[in-house]
Amino acid sequence: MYHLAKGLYLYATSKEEYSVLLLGLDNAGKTTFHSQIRSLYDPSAPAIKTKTVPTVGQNVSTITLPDMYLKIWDVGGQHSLRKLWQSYYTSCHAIVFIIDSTDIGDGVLPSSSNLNANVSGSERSERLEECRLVLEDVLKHSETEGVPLLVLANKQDREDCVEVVRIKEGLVKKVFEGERGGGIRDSRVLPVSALTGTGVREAVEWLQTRVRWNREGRPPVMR
Ligand SMILES: Nc1nc2c(ncn2[C@@H]2O[C@H](COP(=O)(O)OP(=O)(O)OP(=O)(O)O)[C@@H](O)[C@H]2O)c(=O)[nH]1
Ligand SMILES: [Mg+2]
Repeated sequence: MYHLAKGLYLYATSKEEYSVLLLGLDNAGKTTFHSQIRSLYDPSAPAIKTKTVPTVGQNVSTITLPDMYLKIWDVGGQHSLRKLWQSYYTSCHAIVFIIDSTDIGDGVLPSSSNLNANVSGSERSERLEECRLVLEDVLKHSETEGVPLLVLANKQDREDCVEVVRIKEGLVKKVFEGERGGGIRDSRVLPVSALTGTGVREAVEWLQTRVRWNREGRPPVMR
């Protein structure tokens, strides 16, 4: 009887917790996005900083939503740190891939048949190419298969940004065309400014619905 009562109590008081992994090249805005989420959903969180330092290791925080906890994992995007990302893949429920929309040239990759052609960096942005390779690498890991993917075209507050439609058509769609089983992955591309907060709530809301939809594939942790 005690165990039944305890079980019922735990069931009634516990909430689902989902982990969200923030990925993207160095300087993309992951830590700023993370801080912005905290300041929007946690009244006691410190104000968002305009100056950040490159992340070495990880920043983790849990935000409390009415129906779930979202645990946000912000990891370093510098080249030498990217090999650490894979250790987070099995336990994450969603991936947010953040792109600096001001650091990808014109944002348009050549057509898929020419993706691997030997085109020099001056003809297409090296950072755009780096972004493609890194995103492809994330998607090709079997541990990320089926995990909802949100791509954020960040820094949309800046005048020199590439607009989201261009990033969607010119980069993300082309990466997906080449991805194994890309068609069955739940994904979305959204414009945001992590700095000003524009689009950040919409991003969190998308994540909330998608981790729920995928709860059979990746069950939450009960807390
Ligand atoms: N204008 C503008 N600047 C931004 C935005 N998001 C981030 N930044 C700036 O971009 C720089 C890098 O931001 P971070 O959040 O540290 O980038 P990161 O992806 O965490 O970088 P790593 O930790 O090195 O992987 C900082 O100077 C931020 O203020 C944005 O939406 N708009
Ligand atoms: Mg960082």
